[in-house]
Amino acid sequence: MSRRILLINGPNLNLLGTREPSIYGAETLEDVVRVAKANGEKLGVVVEDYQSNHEGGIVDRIQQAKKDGVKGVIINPGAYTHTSVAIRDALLGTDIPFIEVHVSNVHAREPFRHHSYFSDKAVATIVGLGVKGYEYALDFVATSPKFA
Ligand SMILES: O=C1C[C@@](O)(C(=O)O)C[C@@H](O)[C@@H]1O
Repeated sequence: MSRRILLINGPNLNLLGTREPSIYGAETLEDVVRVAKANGEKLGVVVEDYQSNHEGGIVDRIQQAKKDGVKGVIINPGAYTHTSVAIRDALLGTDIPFIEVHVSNVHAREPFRHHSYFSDKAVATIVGLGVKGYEYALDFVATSPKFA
């Protein structure tokens, strides 16, 4: 059976493409998801996607992923990166390994973006590579035994 992978994007990432393009680029979230699903097919995995502007929705979706047998999560928690114990606890509580992705280089930005509630528990973090970061993450999650 194909490995199931869940791509999660947090608040305001639905605005990719129009939101501060000098920081986040011109690609839309629809572009990101389309590429992820197409690459998933090539890699022989099933990519599911979820975007929400609501913390509880993301917690619920992670809990559902556990029930569904999802093997890995690629998550850009958006601003919840810097605030959310609840989403961190959902990932730890379900024990689904995950990669944290940020489109921008958060470490080169405001100090409040330097701390993440996820990085110390992530298998890896990818920052500052634009939306390509999602592709690199998928490539790894689809092929690494850490996510089998
Ligand atoms: O919403 C976002 C996007 C972001 O996660 C990124 O992808 O670079 C960085 C966060 O600090 C910010 O709140």
